[in-house]
Amino acid sequence: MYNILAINPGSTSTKIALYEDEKLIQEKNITHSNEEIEKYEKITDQYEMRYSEIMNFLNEINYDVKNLSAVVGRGGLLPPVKSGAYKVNDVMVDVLKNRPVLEHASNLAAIIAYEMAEELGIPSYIYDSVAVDELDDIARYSGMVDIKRKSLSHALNMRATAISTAEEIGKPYTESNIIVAHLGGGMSVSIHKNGKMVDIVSDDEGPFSPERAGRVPCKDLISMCYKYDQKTMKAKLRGKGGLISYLGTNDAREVEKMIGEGNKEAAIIYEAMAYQIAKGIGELATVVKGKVDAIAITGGIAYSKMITDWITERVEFIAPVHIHPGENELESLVLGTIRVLDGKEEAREYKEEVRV
Ligand SMILES: Nc1ncnc2c1ncn2[C@@H]1O[C@H](COP(=O)(O)OP(=O)(O)OP(=O)(O)O)[C@@H](O)[C@H]1O
Ligand SMILES: CCCC(=O)O
Repeated sequence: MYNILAINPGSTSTKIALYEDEKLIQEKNITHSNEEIEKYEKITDQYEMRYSEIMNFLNEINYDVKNLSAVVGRGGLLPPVKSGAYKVNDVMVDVLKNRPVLEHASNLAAIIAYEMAEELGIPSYIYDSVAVDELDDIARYSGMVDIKRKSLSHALNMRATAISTAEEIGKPYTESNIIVAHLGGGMSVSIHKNGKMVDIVSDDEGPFSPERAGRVPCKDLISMCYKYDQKTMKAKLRGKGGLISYLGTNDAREVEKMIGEGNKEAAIIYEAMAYQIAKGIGELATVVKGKVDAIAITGGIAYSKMITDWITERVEFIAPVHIHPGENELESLVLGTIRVLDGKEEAREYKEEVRV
């Protein structure tokens, strides 16, 4: 039997779970307030706080860490990596601490997992990192020679959802074309073509989300950069964009409450979010020339019937829509780790590629 600890640090939360093989033993979602997070200048400055939260969780449940077989964390913003598992090593930790592609809470997962695992003499892994890059070469062009498109997305939940959707339609993942929309605080939409995530529409290229602006008219954005400093501009795009900027909340349930109370502005803005998500799905259908086997909608907002109905009516002409509410990121991390420990899947050795 394997005892696995899974760690998923998010911008406003640290999610932790303890599994015995596939069975969830305990889990905790610790929420960090804005005031708490704002005290830290860099993500790595949060290390002690996040580490002790995890140790407190294990103490609270009287868990003897010596029983652990492995620790797995959500992979952070490394330069492009392949899908699946990587062993955490010194090189990966050094990149995440000193030169991550972007500052992101998930960068702490591998750092914490490695520290804990090294002390215990057990392995640590990351699985389906946000930096998974399986883009087709044709998808890498932005339209400006200075800027190359990057693959940064909610890969962990999207790949797990694509694999389970393939099972639902009775086709192997490696022989299906599936579009997955992850609808959380941030959003990513991806096309999985014969088992590879060959293109994405996410973050600043995709729909607006509860707290991100998504794709915005860039000439206006350039003008704004002369009015505000970099920190303010970044926050307008990520953290204070989307539903927050229009309606002052990043909680979709709050928005639905406003709509229920007759707020017409909230209704059109909320529907506009669904409209943009549907446009992202339509855009990705062209990647496989319309030959889409299924569309899956996942993430916290997939619990919303209002949103999934609006999206479905716009995209069901493309392919049947499957709703997978919530995200099972901790479970996906654990299942991947079990496949590695069972020898069914190999964990890659992380090496830093020197880029010129
Ligand atoms: N039952 C529900 N109906 C509507 N919206 C919901 C429901 N449950 C959760 N949400 C919304 O889902 C969003 C959060 O989704 P989720 O938990 O997947 O995101 P996250 O993990 O915080 O961020 P990310 O997915 O970017 O990592 C919030 O806006 C929340 O209000
Ligand atoms: C950075 C990749 C995942 C996300 O958009 O939050």
